[in-house]
Amino acid sequence: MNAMSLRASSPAKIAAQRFSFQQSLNPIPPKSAFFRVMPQTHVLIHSPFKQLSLPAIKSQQDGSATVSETKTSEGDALKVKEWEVGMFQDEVAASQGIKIRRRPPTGPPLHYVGPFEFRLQNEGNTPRNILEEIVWHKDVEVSQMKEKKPLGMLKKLLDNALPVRDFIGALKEANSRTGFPGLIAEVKKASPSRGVLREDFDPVQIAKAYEKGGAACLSVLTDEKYFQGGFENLEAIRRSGVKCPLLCKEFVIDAWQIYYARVNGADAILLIAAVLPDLDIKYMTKICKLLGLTALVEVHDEREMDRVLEIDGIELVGINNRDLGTFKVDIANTKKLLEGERGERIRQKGITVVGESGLFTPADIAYVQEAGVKAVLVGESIVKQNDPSVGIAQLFGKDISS
Ligand SMILES: O=P(O)(O)OC[C@@H](O)[C@@H](O)c1c[nH]c2ccccc12
Repeated sequence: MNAMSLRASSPAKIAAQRFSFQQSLNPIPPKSAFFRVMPQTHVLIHSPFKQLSLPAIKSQQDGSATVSETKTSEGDALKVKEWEVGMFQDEVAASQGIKIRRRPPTGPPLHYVGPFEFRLQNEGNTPRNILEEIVWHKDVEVSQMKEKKPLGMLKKLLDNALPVRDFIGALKEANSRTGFPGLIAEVKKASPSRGVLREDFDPVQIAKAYEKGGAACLSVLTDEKYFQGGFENLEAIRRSGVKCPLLCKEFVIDAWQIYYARVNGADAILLIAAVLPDLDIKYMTKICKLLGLTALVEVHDEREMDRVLEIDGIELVGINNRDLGTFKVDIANTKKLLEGERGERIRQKGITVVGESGLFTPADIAYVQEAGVKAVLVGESIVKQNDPSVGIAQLFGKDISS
């Protein structure tokens, strides 16, 4: 065949990879379902290829792609479409009240213009808040990681991945054993709002102390740039023999990251409703199910909670007391989102709710428990203690280890 391999970062290759990726996943509902659920997103997934003769793009078994030499103008068409689609994605998100834009608003997507820093100097391309900055950076980071480890490669690694453990089961078990909300203890070195929390940071040692102190599950931050975490921490903790199921704490914007979390030892993964439109949440929770992972869907306000309640199959919802845009923390947020009819719906649906962030004292734990949570996610107050297992006992006002 008269075909050539495209340069690693060329737009046609990225689009072709997306195409082969979409094609390779089973849980996508049929076209008609996309139209019913959200017509715009059908376009988002399929339109870049409509004006092209599809056989021109051939995905290879290893996840790479080749494009026929005669189709060079199609490369340009794809470039333009990618840009349009990027814009469109933000419009869909905005209609759902999502303020976070997936990419800088002007010009073609980052893939074609070089490093993030370069774009930041352009007027109009400044992120509006820290969450948006993280997401824009993540977009670049993920596309680079995907080039190094294409989905096809990750899929092969799935065969030898360690078994998934039951995340929600562990939380429920701890809840009935201790009478307190099940603890997800976070292995967190630093955050953009608090800076470095612990200088002598040994993730495996901290994980073991958490387990000893009675944590039901652990959360491991994998973002490097903003939280000084890493996938190597997740992997090391998983391989250390710690039995608590592990949550991969990431800013997921691409389903590839879910596969990557799974092959690095995660049992659960965070999906942030402030970043992901409804269809992304639906699609990603399906991929989680396919891989056996638990999705922890995080919300911060009523609108996000209501969106999530419309999506079937969500079993674990986290209420973040911290606004990821402004860093403001208020534990009354958990109570507010669990009140009245909304709380009733959550109970009827059998959703397990996690109270997240800003929990420091036994009174804080009692407050969110009273509000209806069956689990809590805690980082700062316990990771800062010399012995994090003692930190857990102080947090609950009681030794919960046995
Ligand atoms: O350290 P805290 O205040 O106990 O918070 C832990 C956890 O809730 C927080 O790290 C968190 C909640 N949602 C997130 C999303 C991304 C990064 C971090 C988070």
